[in-house]
Amino acid sequence: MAAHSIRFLTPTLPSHSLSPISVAAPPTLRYPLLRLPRLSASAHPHSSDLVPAPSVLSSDNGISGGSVAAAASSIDVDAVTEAELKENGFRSTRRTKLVCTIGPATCGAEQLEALAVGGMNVARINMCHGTHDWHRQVIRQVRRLNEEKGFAVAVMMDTEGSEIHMGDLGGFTSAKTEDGEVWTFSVRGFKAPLPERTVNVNYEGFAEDVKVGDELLVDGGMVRFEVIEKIGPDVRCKCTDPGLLLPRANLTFWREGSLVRERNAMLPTISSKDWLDIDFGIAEGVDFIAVSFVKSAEVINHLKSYIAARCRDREISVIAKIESVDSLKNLEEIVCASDGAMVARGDLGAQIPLEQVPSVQHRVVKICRQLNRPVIVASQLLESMIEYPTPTRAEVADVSEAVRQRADALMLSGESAMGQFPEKALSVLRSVSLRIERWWREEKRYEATELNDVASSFSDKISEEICNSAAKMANNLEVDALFVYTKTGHMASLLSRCRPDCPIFAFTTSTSVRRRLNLQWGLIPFRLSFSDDMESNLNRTFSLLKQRGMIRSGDLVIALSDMLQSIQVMNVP
Ligand SMILES: Nc1ncnc2c1ncn2[C@@H]1O[C@H](COP(=O)(O)OP(=O)(O)OP(=O)(O)O)[C@@H](O)[C@H]1O
Ligand SMILES: CC(=O)C(=O)O
Ligand SMILES: [K+]
Ligand SMILES: [Mg+2]
Repeated sequence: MAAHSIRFLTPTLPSHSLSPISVAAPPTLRYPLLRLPRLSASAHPHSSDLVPAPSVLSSDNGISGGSVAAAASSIDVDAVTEAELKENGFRSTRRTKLVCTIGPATCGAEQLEALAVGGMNVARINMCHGTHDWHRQVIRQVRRLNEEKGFAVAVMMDTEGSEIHMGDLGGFTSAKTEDGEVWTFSVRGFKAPLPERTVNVNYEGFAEDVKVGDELLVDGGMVRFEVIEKIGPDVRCKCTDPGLLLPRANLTFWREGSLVRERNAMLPTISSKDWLDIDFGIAEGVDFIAVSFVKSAEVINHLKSYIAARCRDREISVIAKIESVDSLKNLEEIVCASDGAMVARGDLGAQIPLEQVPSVQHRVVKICRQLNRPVIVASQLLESMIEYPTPTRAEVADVSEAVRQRADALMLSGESAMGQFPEKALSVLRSVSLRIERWWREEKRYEATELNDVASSFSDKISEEICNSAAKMANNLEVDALFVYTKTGHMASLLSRCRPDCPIFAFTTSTSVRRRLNLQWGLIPFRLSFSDDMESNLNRTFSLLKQRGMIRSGDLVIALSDMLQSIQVMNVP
């Protein structure tokens, strides 16, 4: 523990020193900092006597709540974080969250468990691929693992969106194209098997819209063709940049150096198929819905009210995917309307020149931090690991940069969905995150970012000021952890936004809030029932966490609560 000169005064926790400071009152109010006596375990062997409630391990991780009796006297935390905390202490916990796309390589129970053990915080399913049955199985497997093994993996559903894409290659998992080969892109409905060097296109107007001479980019430019001839529904194209075609890959076309966007501008962001997928996601209780090719804030608002009308007892966070020119035009508005954003660099790189992608990533990450929305950096982080067991140096540098920017989360796509080394790829994200976070913390290289005000009411403003101050105090006092008691998760996210040096234990009564907090930087979400009485909340928490070996007597903690808008500094008794 850090060298604080906190004198041992009394063996029991004086109740008056725990009384929270309520802030219903005037702006002149100050927040006296409470320094409580440090209580060593040897000096006070019966410190747990302070807490009557016994710990019962409950498995309240599913969609519905666990039994009320068990919930009242227990605390739930992700089993992986718990092990990490016990083994290495507070400082070593990973702050950057990890999202894994689940696909054929990882949809089995064993593989999902391996990812959860490896630190997956969120499992993503992409509605571009697979059937509802397939996705349902994955979601239920994740829930079952959470319940049975004590994980807290959240589920994110990613919509297909109505962009133009290829069909599914007549059952082949991929098709190789060579330089100069001529392929036919057709809107005809073929019966399998497809004719040689032919791919389907999902959009009927395709043959009319393209022109001879257009450049056709598959999967954001992984493979390129030039349109050489149009014959009715068939468009013949010559391969100019060879590579691998993957089923249902996205198609964009460029004319005289500019993206052809007229067509996409007319398509709805959320197609009728997407609405069916969204209904499916709501019914299966997903935690996040990521919306592809968002163009404006309206579509996000629309989806949010749609969800609100259908989910009364829990929330689903809506993540705006930033992957089109239109989304960049309305970036701030879109981020503001959403519960989070994703820098979807795959499609983004097909819509803007590649060399602009890094600065856009930087901008999106910064805006999200300012507006207090979690941000995910996605696509090709470890692309070579789809085929090889070690990443390239350049990939490690790319991951490091996203961690250094302090994005909330990093995402694996093909690496975990259909790559040969999903667990290895995840472990690279984990170790690079840990290393870079530690390096920057130790060298105090994080420049203090000026955070704008985000509060929309005076009460919010108080919460925000409390969090900003608490994070600063936490750094200056070198505390071991910030504790935040939050019903909605809002105050936890305000703390996360400050990116403090120590981890943030976020206690919330709801399993749904807890799972969604999993996406946010530095938060360790716990499910715990608590009251408005902070003294008893703290005593119970200390006791439960001590029993589980997750904190020790003498650890220095700053505790906040969003019910009372209070802030306290104390040593764990
Ligand atoms: N459910 C699935 N079934 C089969 N293959 C999948 C599935 N999910 C992903 N894949 C494979 O993994 C690859 C990468 O998946 P991912 O979802 O990241 O695609 P993406 O193109 O990056 O995302 P998006 O379609 O949202 O732009 C896909 O191209 C596909 O080949
Ligand atoms: C993730 C995604 O949709 C993209 O990178 O395009
Ligand atoms: K998608
Ligand atoms: Mg995309």
